[in-house]
Amino acid sequence: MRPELSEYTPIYSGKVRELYEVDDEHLLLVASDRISAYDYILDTPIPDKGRVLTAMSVFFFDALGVPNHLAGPADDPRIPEPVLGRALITRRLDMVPVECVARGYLTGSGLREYRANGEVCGVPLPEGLVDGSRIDPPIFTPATKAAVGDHDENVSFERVAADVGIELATRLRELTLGVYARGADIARERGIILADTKFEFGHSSDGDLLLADEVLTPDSSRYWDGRLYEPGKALPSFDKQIVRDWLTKESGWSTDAGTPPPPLPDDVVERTRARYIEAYERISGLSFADWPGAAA
Ligand SMILES: N#Cc1c(N)ncnc1-c1cnn(CCN2CCOCC2)c1
Repeated sequence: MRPELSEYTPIYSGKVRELYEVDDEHLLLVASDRISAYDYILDTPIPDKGRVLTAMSVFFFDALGVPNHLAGPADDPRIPEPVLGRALITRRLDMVPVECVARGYLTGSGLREYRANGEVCGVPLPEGLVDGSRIDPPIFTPATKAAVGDHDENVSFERVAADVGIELATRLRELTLGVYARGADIARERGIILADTKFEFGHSSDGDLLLADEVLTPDSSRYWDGRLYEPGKALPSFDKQIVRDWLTKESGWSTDAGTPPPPLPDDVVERTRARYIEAYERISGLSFADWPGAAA
């Protein structure tokens, strides 16, 4: 008999995920079906998004072979039925207050910084780069965690070293770039580009530094279709472009409307659900039909 979710104490609620306390040493990390676009949480959920992204995290935690916070399998008996398949039991860590970002391609906030001063997080880049240019070798571009709803602030490695010490900052950079490289290789072998990603780390009660949060999901990363990649072209997000295009080209809404986006039509929801499942099955080589939990 699985416990009720109400037996666990909620300790954090983000835009699309929640965290509950299971006991002194363990947490329940729950991924919702909510989707964000243009800094809004949309009214319309994407069925099974939470289960797919949880499956991707578990695949990568297993594939990467990096010590991490997972403390049980996807069907752990401590996981309540309503969130089975989109929740994981994790070890409770002392989190390092740094968003550890790796970039292998220049876009988003990194591109804006580069265009302003030729560098990203204090890392100088060659002249002449454009949206989507490869950054080789990939760079560590950390950020400070923002309050819910705010944007993270890109900071330099030196600032991280000042905040957490040079030894831990160096270790965070090393782990971030190493895990990104491995994840990018796995994705590239399946025709998918991992442009950038964000990791979080924490210390266990034994003092070990562990990879935490979600890893290499479409919510923590930018994934592009390798077949469409061309530097200098605005690169469609593998998972969110269907939603973005409908919102800005068909719904009548616009990003400067000052109003929340409208609900999504069924076909946009279903095509987006299919894209998440396609990303998981292509990258993992596994069938989503085999993943625990009830299809939404
Ligand atoms: N993972 C993890 C974790 C852990 N294993 N131990 C202690 N605290 C955390 C934790 C607390 N907050 N965050 C920020 C990211 N959140 C993740 C959940 O969803 C909301 C955002 C991570």
